[in-house]
Amino acid sequence: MDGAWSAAAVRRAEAQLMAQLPPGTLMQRAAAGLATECARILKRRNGGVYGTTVIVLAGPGDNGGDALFAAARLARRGVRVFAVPVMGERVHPVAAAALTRAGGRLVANPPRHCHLLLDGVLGIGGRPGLPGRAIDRLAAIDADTIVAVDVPSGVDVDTGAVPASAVTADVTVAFGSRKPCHVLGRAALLVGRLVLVDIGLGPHLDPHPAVRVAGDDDLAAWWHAPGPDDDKYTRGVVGVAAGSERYPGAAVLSTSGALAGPSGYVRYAGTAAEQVRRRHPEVVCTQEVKEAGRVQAWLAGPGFGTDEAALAELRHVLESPAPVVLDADALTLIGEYPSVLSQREAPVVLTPHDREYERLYGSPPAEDRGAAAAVLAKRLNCTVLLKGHHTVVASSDGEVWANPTGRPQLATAGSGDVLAGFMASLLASGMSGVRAAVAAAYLHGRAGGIAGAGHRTVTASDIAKALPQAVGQTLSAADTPGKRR
Ligand SMILES: NC(=O)C1=CN([C@@H]2O[C@H](COP(=O)(O)OP(=O)(O)OC[C@H]3O[C@@H](n4cnc5c(N)ncnc54)[C@H](OP(=O)(O)O)[C@@H]3O)[C@@H](O)[C@H]2O)[C@@H](O)CC1
Ligand SMILES: Nc1ncnc2c1ncn2[C@@H]1O[C@H](COP(=O)(O)OP(=O)(O)O)[C@@H](O)[C@H]1O
Ligand SMILES: [K+]
Repeated sequence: MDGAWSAAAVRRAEAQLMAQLPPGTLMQRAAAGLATECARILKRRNGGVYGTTVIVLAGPGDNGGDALFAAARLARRGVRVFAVPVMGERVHPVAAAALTRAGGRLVANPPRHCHLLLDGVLGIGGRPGLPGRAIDRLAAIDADTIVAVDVPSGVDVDTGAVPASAVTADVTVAFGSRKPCHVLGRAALLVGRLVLVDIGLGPHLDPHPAVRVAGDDDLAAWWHAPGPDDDKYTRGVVGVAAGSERYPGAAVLSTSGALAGPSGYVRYAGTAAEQVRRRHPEVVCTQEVKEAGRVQAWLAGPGFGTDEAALAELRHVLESPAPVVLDADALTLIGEYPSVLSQREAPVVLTPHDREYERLYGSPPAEDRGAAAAVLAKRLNCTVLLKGHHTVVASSDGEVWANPTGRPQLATAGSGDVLAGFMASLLASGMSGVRAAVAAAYLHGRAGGIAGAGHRTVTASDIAKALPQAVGQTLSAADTPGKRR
């Protein structure tokens, strides 16, 4: 598991590490990594480093210091460097002196065009928003590539909110660890490609990051691969209560998602049985939840309707002792009748998008999406998967995960039905609610990437078809592909 650490946690780790090193060592490590990445970009785009132009927007703190030291390294390789102080004349004095010694210039009016612009305005000491001069300069300079130093300046580092103006980077070179703004909220959209520079902070970071980020190895460790003694029941039976006469497609798509998961048996209960049977002969269909028999996890809600009959079916699902995923219309029903959740002891995962969140919580999610998911999870004592370009998962005890695999192609009708069905299958196979939500978002995102490779357009059915390959790629990439049950 990887993660993102708050500015305060990074500073604590930095203090421990600095106590063991000569002064300035960490800044030189950061600057060296930054200069290397900039040189790589300049070479790729211009065939070489010598003779290119770099402009530095330099703030008053160490973030500006990193940028100026890196620029000094580039100036020594023949880059024309212009550094612009953006907070009065305040710049890191030692770094500014190093830059001028290397042949770079501190100027008020830089050229209009540059090959690379280094955003060293604000780092983890920054409050959200940009100083006026930085905004003016950004608007006036035409840069081929914008590289943010540590974080895109102007974002809220700890939450990923962007309440005021901020830099939009092509590449962000982060030091020591990710910060929440790299993986959450609107800030994550301003990061561009993220490059992590190791400055030796790892062993000093708190073992519990502010935001967790899953990787292939986590997925493989959580995955239940079938063993020789398994049968279709022991692999977990998943029940899908979805679809209606009006929306039979939701039933088909959510069962498609369920079939792509690790459970051994998919049951469907609802009025779209005929359509499901036709499309998926392997699904066992009944008209009602009560007739469906035992399952190890339920999904309820996609295309379900919100009438009396749907509410009655939802109550039957919630009476079951199995874990449950509630999506779409089930979330609307929970918003209207919150008491139906109150007797529930087995795990529940809720999968709202922003409008569904508002129905459940009473107001739209805050810009701090990690906190938004966590407060709802705590209030309803459930796991919450808050959908979006960077989907967030929160447990009722405040653990927050950010999904690294999302992509806009996933925003297609029925995509959420596939996600929910797949998640229910993970739950039925024995994964915890949080892991099932994290793993489903991860593999759903990856399936979207496979389905949309080569700029292909993507439908929800394409995502469902790509899920088995997403599973295969993920488990094959990890050291140990799945544990035996
Ligand atoms: N931690 C590590 O391991 C390492 C960290 N390193 C680097 O240090 C960076 C952090 O540096 P930092 O602490 O000096 O803070 P930084 O972000 O440069 O700015 C603070 C200054 O900006 C000002 N200011 C703030 N907000 C503002 C606003 N909205 N608009 C205008 N001004 C604003 C603020 O003013 P004040 O609060 O005093 O009013 C203060 O003067 C970090 O991101 C990384 O690049 C690496 O070198 C090595 C290892
Ligand atoms: N801009 C976006 N970028 C990336 N993923 C997105 C974006 N918008 C939506 N998604 C993802 O697409 C899926 C849409 O789900 P949902 O809104 O429930 O669709 P539906 O109800 O049509 O099935 C979710 O997994 C969500 O995280
Ligand atoms: K920055």
